[in-house]
Amino acid sequence: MDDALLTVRGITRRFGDRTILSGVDLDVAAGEAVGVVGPNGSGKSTLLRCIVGADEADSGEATLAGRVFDERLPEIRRDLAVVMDDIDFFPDLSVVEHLDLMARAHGQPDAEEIVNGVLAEVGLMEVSGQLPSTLSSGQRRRLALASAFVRPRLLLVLDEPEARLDVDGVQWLGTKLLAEKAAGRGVLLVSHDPVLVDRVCDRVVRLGPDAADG
Ligand SMILES: Nc1ncnc2c1ncn2[C@@H]1O[C@H](COP(=O)(O)OP(=O)(O)OP(=O)(O)O)[C@@H](O)[C@H]1O
Repeated sequence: MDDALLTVRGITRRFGDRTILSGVDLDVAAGEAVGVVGPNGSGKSTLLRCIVGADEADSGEATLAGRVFDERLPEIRRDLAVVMDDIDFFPDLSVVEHLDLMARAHGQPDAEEIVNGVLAEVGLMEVSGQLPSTLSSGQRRRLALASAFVRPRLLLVLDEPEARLDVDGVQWLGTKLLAEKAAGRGVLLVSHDPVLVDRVCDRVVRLGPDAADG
């Protein structure tokens, strides 16, 4: 694909004698969303971790705009926003301070305006002065998502972003991901929510026993 933003070729990952991923290929173009679906334990999170460089594949490669993909590299981090389950927050920074830090550290112009906009959108304005430990689990999920949406990005990689969101939150997330596509960004979405996947994704990669591209 000429305009592929993310290119994944032949990712294989074994744990001991178990092969979790066997030669997975996928592409995400600018303005496109690709879903990754499959049952629990089928390797979806492992695939995302191998792609972003948080785990090391036994073989295969991922590139972002032609550069080998590894979120430890500054030139990759500049273009990549990742939302996974294991996000930690600084215990002594409030919601708004987190978002402000994230936006400024990633060189976002107009950080204050963007942070205020995302805070309102994501429904965290009322708790913007609170510490992460005082948030509900759904609010912490919203903060993790907001952290991705305040920073510059070419590609969003999301692992079950709908987890712990209420119905309105999932609706908002879908609208936001459609807007990402409209802005020319790529989205790689692992999800167990078929309605969200159907609404947002142009293509779906299936992992697990019934694996086949859909
Ligand atoms: N570090 C590890 N060491 C050993 N096995 C692992 C490791 N990480 C993942 N696995 C195994 O790899 C398989 C795939 O796990 P993974 O978390 O990628 O699944 P998943 O498709 O994301 O599942 P879920 O839908 O439950 O989130 C599981 O059987 C898991 O036990």
